[in-house]
Amino acid sequence: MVTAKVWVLKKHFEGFPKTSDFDLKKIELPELKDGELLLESVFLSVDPYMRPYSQRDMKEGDIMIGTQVARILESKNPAFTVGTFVVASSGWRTHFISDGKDLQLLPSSWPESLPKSLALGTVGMPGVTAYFGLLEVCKVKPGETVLVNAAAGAVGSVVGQLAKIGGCKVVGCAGSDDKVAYLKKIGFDEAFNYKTVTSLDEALRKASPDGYDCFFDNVGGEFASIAINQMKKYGRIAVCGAISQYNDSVPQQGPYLQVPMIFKELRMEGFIVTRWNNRRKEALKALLKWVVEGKVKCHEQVTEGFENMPAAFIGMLKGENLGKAIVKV
Ligand SMILES: NC(=O)C1=CN([C@@H]2O[C@H](COP(=O)(O)OP(=O)(O)OC[C@H]3O[C@@H](n4cnc5c(N)ncnc54)[C@H](OP(=O)(O)O)[C@@H]3O)[C@@H](O)[C@H]2O)C=CC1
Ligand SMILES: CCCCC/C=C\CC(=O)/C=C/C=C/C=C/[C@@H](O)CCCC(=O)O
Repeated sequence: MVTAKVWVLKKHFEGFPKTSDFDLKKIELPELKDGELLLESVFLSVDPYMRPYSQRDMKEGDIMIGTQVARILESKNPAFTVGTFVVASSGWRTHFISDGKDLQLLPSSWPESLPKSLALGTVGMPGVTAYFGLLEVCKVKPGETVLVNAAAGAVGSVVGQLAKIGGCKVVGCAGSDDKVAYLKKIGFDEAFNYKTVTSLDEALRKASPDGYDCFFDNVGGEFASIAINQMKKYGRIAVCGAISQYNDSVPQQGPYLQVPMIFKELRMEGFIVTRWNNRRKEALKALLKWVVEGKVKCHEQVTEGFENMPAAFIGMLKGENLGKAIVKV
């Protein structure tokens, strides 16, 4: 019998999650039935969506939702061999049983030398989010100017690099000077620390005096309200996330956006990456190629130890991560 360790949501979050909102439990896993697989998590992802989704989709006592790169330890399923690595959405667990239907094999062209943890970041859901958000929502064109916030994160850093590959000028903002230096290192044309500039409005105007064609919004809130006033005519806004609001006990009531939307004839569209699940392989193939070619740089914020998952999650929400936040079991 294998004992799995799991993190459960002990208490729904009030404001920022606290480590006391989680409980570490042990579960004895049953013997495999025909067609089943036993897997161990090798890397686990901590993502912002877990904050609002836990409120919407989870009950207290549920195992935290989430995804992992896992290794097959035992197989009674002829389609999967022991030792194979897969991406699963089994939540915050060290071990779990699957019938294989919910598992995604890594692309066959995955180089042995490439960290498999990237399947949770640049060559995984965040990277796919950047890919389709930019191509299908922003519909970015060469020569345009793209603005992205949370730019040093899992999604934002890919957005900026894909926009550069697409021949755009890219402006990014992040919450530390180290992150700003990283953005310039990976090719952003302009980058600033939104926490230290005296005026967001001035910083945005200085970075692109003519304004922005596309705004890839990961943050929402006040930043978005200011940025919208610097959009060019016919600009497009991809509403990817609103992390500035996820931890609000009382929802912020922002200013009204209708006047700039009308006068600038803007298009603003919210999206969830699962919209393009049928084209996921297309995005992963392109992202993997760009990473292997060195055109897309990756950075991971690795927290060691399953017991540190809550701390890694809270740290990411507080901006302590540069690049994709993951936990190495
Ligand atoms: N629509 C979709 O399908 C998807 C949406 N998303 C969304 O994209 C966004 C980025 O996700 P992801 O790349 O995984 O996360 P990141 O790796 O970017 O980590 C979150 C980052 O958000 C920034 N942040 C946190 N709080 C605030 C705040 N109050 N104001 C401004 N910035 C803040 C921090 O960076 P900093 O130092 O810059 O403050 C932090 O590092 C999130 O909003 C997420 O919900 C992600 C995946 C799919
Ligand atoms: C304050 C309201 C916030 C609404 C927007 C919330 C989140 C946006 C976002 O981050 C969406 C992310 C979607 C991620 C989808 C991931 C799937 O590929 C896997 C999901 C895993 C699971 O469901 O367990």
